[in-house]
Amino acid sequence: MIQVNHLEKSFEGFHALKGVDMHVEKGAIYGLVGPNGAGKSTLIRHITGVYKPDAGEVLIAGEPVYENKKVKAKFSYIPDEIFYFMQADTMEMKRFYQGIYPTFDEKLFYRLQEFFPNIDVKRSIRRLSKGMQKQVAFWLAICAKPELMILDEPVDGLDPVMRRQIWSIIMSEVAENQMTVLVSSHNLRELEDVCDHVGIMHQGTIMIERSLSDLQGSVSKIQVACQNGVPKLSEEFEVLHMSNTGRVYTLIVKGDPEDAKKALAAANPAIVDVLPLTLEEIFIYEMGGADYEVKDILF
Ligand SMILES: Nc1ncnc2c1ncn2[C@@H]1O[C@H](COP(=O)(O)OP(=O)(O)OP(=O)(O)O)[C@@H](O)[C@H]1O
Repeated sequence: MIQVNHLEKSFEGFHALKGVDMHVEKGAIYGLVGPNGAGKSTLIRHITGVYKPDAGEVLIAGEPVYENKKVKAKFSYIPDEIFYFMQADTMEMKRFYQGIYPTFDEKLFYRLQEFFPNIDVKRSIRRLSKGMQKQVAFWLAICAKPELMILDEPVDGLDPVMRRQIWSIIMSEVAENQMTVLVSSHNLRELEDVCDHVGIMHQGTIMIERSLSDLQGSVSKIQVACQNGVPKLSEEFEVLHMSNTGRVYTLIVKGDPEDAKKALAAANPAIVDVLPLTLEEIFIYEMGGADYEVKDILF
């Protein structure tokens, strides 16, 4: 659905995107993560056709997006800071959306109204709270029935119940209509629950792009208890981090978790356990490997 090839962008001599390659399949929920300043918003502004690439290309459904109205009608974009017309209320914004999106589903709009009981559709949107404004943005974006939904820090400002509700509406659109979702967020716990693919961005490139299950299968946390310190692992396993509490050692190991467990078990430890790593932990250790300043914040 989205194909980004060798995308480059500089701002007044500062090289913000340094040859980004990215691939998002139709029907995927793709989480874009990365430290502050990595280039996520700049990349999203290219994918939404706001910025013109200096070099490289951004294709949506096989077509370049920049200055392409036909392609822009295929996606809804919810930015970090939402823009509404002065004084417009939700009903007026609905009519505006209907003008832009031929696919807008008015029946769905009224059906979903029960999920947004606090929104007075006749009240100027600017006079709604920030979280309510975001609810309206999601409500309208979903009813546009886009092929692709692009979300930049989407659930900031939404209460926990509303966050779950909105994700469940989005996920049912993905399941029923193969909608594709690109979501940039720092909330890795939330992304872990909803994403099936992840791109980790660092210093203007996509450093890792994989399915979440692959990512979780390639780094693991292993606890091992031994009389005489921790057994040495062969070079095929990269130990990203090691700490201990008494005789119990915790290792973060890159490489097949079961193979690493077998290798450690050969030293006859009292305990050897493989524990799953969260997306947050994977992110922190991968960034540490990329010379990002990562302090010992997990142990
Ligand atoms: N319009 C601009 N002019 C000059 N520099 C810019 C501009 N937009 C972005 N940059 C620079 O490009 C780099 C990437 O910024 P970007 O906003 O894309 O990062 P980000 O990954 O979205 O960060 P965050 O997580 O903090 O939102 C930063 O160093 C930023 O200062």
